[in-house]
Formats: sequence, structure tokens, C-alpha cells
Amino acid sequence: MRLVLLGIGQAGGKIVDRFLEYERQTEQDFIEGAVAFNTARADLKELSHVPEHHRQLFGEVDAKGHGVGADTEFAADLAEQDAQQLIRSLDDIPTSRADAFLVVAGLGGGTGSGAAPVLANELDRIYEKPVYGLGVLPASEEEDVFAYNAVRSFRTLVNHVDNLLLFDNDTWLKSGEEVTEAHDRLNGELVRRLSVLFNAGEVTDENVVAESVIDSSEIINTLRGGGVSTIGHASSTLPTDDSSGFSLGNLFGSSDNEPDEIEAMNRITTAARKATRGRLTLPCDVSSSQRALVVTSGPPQWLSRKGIEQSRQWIEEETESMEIRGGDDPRSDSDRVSVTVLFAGVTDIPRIEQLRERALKAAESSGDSDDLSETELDDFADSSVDGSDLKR
Ligand SMILES: Nc1nc2c(ncn2[C@@H]2O[C@H](COP(=O)(O)OP(=O)(O)OP(=O)(O)O)[C@@H](O)[C@H]2O)c(=O)[nH]1
Repeated sequence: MRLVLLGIGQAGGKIVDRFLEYERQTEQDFIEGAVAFNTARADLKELSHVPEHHRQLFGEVDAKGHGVGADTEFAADLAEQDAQQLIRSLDDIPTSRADAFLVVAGLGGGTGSGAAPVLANELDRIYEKPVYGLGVLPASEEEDVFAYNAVRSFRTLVNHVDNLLLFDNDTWLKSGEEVTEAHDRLNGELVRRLSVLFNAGEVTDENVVAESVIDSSEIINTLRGGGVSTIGHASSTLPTDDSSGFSLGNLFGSSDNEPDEIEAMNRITTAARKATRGRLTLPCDVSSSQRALVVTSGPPQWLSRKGIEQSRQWIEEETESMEIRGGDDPRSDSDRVSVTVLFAGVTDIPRIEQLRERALKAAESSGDSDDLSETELDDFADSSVDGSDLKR
């Protein structure tokens, strides 16, 4: 699936930078173009892979190139003023070859949180392609204002994109680790998962059975219908011959080129269970998801049809959803088999509820809750995503 990436604010820019680095390192090819937009000049300078002419400062007159200090409304105003100029910076990217846009932002800060919905809206107005969001939720150790911004931005962004993928910093922090020190590691976890998903469908491996290979329309159809999505992923490293010639494949009575069917099947079904029950990019009750996509990656000879089918059935039971798509992502040069599951349209998200309670408590104790408008209070009161008011 071919994407144009837009990183807004510091987190957005760094994550997009990391996508480009990962694509280059792994010799993948699914990014049609990438831009970074920010109100802070210093953040743009720190990027390494986004081309310099695709790093755009905005709101310079008012923000003076120093960021917006977590003020989302200020950022949204600046983005409104400069939206056309920012979108024009995509002119030299072959957007017609892309399947979709991905707007990436940290939802706790000011620039990304405030500007991402404005830019998503502008993209939607101009292009006839899906616009997806990728939002990062703040960690518990971060200031109250981050929780407050995240809840507000979440409600706005989910209504302006065709689907909002979420990554929760808090879930991925190790105990004792500080979030700012962990950003690079977290970006690695996030980018690896999303790259497996989005790069699926871009395979040109001649050893593959064409009809079982996933294509971009299946990703688009899974994300269609809006709401929030989360991703699970698990992999197992395949046995290799050591100097004595021993390999697990031999143990199971087969050569490396033709793995034992039961072993190949078990690797896939085990990975599917771990991907579903292990840590998701955003923890949630997967039985609340409306659709799912199961991508099984690995060398073609390890992609057991039975294993893939059993996994799909198991996930169907686990999510209680009939709309489960699946397919192969054959990688001849891979040393592992992995299963990546996209759970789309999830509605039971305790983390959003926690952030909402924290933001409301902080606003009440500082007396600021009186300043919240009725609409904002409604937004806070309704943290569920039941799909009734989503963009279609
Ligand atoms: N995962 C991840 N989170 C990040 C990264 N950088 C910042 N964050 C998180 O994003 C939130 C802050 O958003 P930023 O992107 O720094 O803020 P901004 O959009 O640049 O807005 P201002 O700084 O207020 O102008 C916090 O929750 C941070 O923990 C990053 O590289 N990776």
C-alpha cells in the first residue's frame, strides 16, 4: 500500500523520519513521499531523513519558530492560516500514485494535536483518497495538560480522518524508563508494526501464489468505516543450519526448503494468538472491534495454508466479528514468520477513559473546568467511539 506521510509537530516529524529510515534499511518501498510540518524550527532541524525542502515551518509570524507550548487552539489557528501553503508543499510528490495519506502526530502536545485535524480536513477536501491518522497518546508521567490535549484532539481527529490508528506511549514504557528517553525505542516499535502492515501488498516475489497475497484494497476495506484501530504483532525466528548441519526442520523430518507442515502451521497459529493477546499499540478489548485484517509474513514455504486459515478462524471467534480479512506477505529473504493483526473500529478503550478522568480532575482542581465550554464538557463526558458520528 503506497502512502504519503505527513508528520505534524515534534512526535509526528520524528516518527515520519523513522519510517523513512526503516524503509531504507529494510529495502522496502511503500512511501511515496514524506513531509514534516512544525511551528518549532529546532524540531525540523533535528530530522535526518525527511528531505529539507519537505520540512515546513508554519505560523512563523506568531509562534516565532519556537512552537506553541502545548496550546492546541493556537496551533489549530496557525494551521488554518497556513493550510494552503502547507498542502502546496506536496505538489512535487506523485500523490496520484499513493493509495492514502497518513497524518502523524503526538496528541498530547500543541502543534501536532491542534494542527493534525485541520490538515487532515484540508487533504480530505482536495484529494479523493483516504486520509488516515496515526496518533500517539501521552504517558501517565507526563503533565496533565498532555492528557487534556490528547482527549480533545482524539475527539476531533477521529472525526476528520477515515481511520485513526493509535499508539499509547504509556503501554510501551518499561518500568523505571522516562518517556523522553524512550521516544526513539517507542518509535522503533511503532514503525516496525505499521511498516509490516503497509508494506504488505507491495510484494514482487516470483515464488508466491498470487491469489493469497494481500493487496492494498484489503487494508483500505478494513480501515473503511472509520473509528479507532490498534495493531498486534508477534513473530518467531526460523531455525537455521548451524555448523553441524542440525536444524529444527531436519528434526521434524524435512529439509529447510520444505518445512514440516505441522511445525509451519503451529508457528503461525501461535504467533496469531500472541499478536492478539499480547501488547497492542493501543490496549483495548479486541472483542469490541468491528473488522480485522490478519497479515502473515515469512518465507513462502513457511506460509502454511492451514495455519493461516486456522488463525483467521480463531481471530474471528476471539473478536466475535464476521468481517475478518487475511492474506500472505511472502518474504523469501526473511528469517522469521510473523503475524500482524489490525483490529479496526474498536470501541472499548480504557486508556482514553483514564486520560479523560485525569484531564477532568486536573481541570476541576485548578478551577479551569469552569472555562470548559459545554461542547468540550460533552466531549469529555463521551469518550466512547461508537461510530455514530464518524467521517465516512
Ligand atoms: N512515541 C513518541 N512520542 C513522542 C515523541 N516526541 C514527543 N512525543 C510525545 O508527544 C507528546 C508531545 O507532543 P510533541 O509532538 O512533542 O508536541 P508538538 O506537537 O511538537 O507541540 P508543541 O511542542 O506544544 O509545539 C508527548 O506525549 C510526548 O511524550 C516521539 O518521538 N515518539
